[in-house]
Amino acid sequence: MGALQLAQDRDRLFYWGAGVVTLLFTCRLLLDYLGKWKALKPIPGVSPCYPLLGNALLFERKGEGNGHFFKQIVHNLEEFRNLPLLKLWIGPLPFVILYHPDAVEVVLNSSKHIEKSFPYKFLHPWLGTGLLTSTGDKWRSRRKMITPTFHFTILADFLEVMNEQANILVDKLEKHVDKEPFDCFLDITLCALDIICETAMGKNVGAQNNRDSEYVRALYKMSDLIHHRQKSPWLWSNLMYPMFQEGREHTRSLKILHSFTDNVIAEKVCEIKNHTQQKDDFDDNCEQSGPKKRRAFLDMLLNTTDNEGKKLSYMDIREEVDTFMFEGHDTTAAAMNWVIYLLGCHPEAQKKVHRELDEVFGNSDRPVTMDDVKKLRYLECVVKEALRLFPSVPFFARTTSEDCHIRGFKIPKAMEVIVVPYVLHREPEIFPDPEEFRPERFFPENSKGRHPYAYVPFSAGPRNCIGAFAVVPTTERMNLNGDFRSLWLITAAEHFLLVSHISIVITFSFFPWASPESTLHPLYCFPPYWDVVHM
Ligand code: HEM
Repeated sequence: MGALQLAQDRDRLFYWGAGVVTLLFTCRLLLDYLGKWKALKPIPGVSPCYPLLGNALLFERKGEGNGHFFKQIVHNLEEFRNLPLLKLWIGPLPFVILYHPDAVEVVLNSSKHIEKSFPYKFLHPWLGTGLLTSTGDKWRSRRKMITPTFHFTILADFLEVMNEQANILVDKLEKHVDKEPFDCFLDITLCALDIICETAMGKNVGAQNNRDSEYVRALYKMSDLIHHRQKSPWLWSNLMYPMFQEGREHTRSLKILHSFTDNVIAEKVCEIKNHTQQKDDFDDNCEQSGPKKRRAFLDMLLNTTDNEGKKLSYMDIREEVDTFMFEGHDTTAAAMNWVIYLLGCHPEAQKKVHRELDEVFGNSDRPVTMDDVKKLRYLECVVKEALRLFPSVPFFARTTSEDCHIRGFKIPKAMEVIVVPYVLHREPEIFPDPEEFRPERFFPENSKGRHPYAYVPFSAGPRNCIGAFAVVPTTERMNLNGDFRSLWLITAAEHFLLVSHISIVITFSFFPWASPESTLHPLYCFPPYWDVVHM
């Protein structure tokens, strides 16, 4: 009897305890929510906005699909443009939206606000806390270690891969000459994938010839799942996610991706060991000769050390390889697709590109060199203008690490801030007739004196795209490193296409999706962005 009483008392105490903790926790969340509501009250917001639900209803209006908020921003650009910044509540979570150069500068230029925002945490299961998602000292040390691997001369070594893969793409495209219009999106994307696989991992996955490989499918599936999760608050809970079909697909794709990277790293380690052994034996006997071996980003990661001479651990390497596969692939694929789309829509710009290519290459179909790329100034402006109109990363986000002031409004610490280049790049005072495709905007004489944060396709400041970082000191071509791969590829692809006198096919009729009224091919890896651009 006494023991039973004791057990009942213990249970009662436990339930009381749990109740009190839950109550305290809820009160804390509520107070936190009310505090933010009050602190952000002066910032202009969007209607309708309800307590706790926030603007969530804007996202899921029947028949209008996801990404609705961004569509609203684009549709009502002028209405929002007059506002210095904008506040949006997704459920109980507030986001501050920035799209004016002065506002964007406060966040991007800061060495304090380097922490990535909450939605990036959905990348963690796949990318861990690699360069894109890490913060604080870990990010600083990694960035320092990895930056030299993006040195201009190292990038030049990758040119061979780009030429090879561009040749495969051109061979594929040539089969369509004088035939029915077709959607070239996937062909171009697979080419970008082959380039990044070989340059990042040193592995030829042959995606261009085998688009159905397990790895390629898992890669697209994963990007798709992450983008969808980021904009679906009901999928945010780690506990609930595996209960949804999507959550289970996520686990499956993750397994495929990680085991692929694991195998590649293991093979590479083995290869390096064998090579070192062979080299030792070889050096003992005679002088070294033979063709230069291509080095991949992974080779460099395996050798790089931090300030204290420490090497990266196995997990460190895996998260970086996965990060580069993710960041370096759909960004360049998007850029290339938009460049070709825009050239298709603007025959006069296409003619100029054609002329420039002829000047550099004449009738030769030799591989593209670094010197060639430097000479293609007009094409460079085309790429920049395409990235202005359709930035590959249409928005990115940070969490503020301390209170700051943006255009006269106080933004408290720990606030989620979203920068929207898609809207920023359409500021009419900086880019007159912003919807017009005008590569001339980027001629040196026309870009002089432009606000440095008015054009940020590669982000800006200390946390910009690591690709962009490498080229800035070596040329005056601001922000042009990240698109080098696409630029090379476009150069090669365009060159072969145009020199073979089939330029006419890269026109309006060549691409079924070149017409603004047509429906774009559904894309695996694109962010809600498509909803935005395709109104
Ligand atoms: C047209 C091509 C590209 C564009 C437009 C682009 C754009 C961007 C942007 C906007 C960011 C900032 C993202 C954020 O703050 O969330 C970024 C970061 C990054 N990009 Fe790129 N990128 C491109 C190509 C590449 C390539 C080819 C690679 C690697 C092979 C790469 C690797 C990275 C990495 C690692 C980061 C994170 C840097 C950090 O946080 O320190 N990007 N990129």
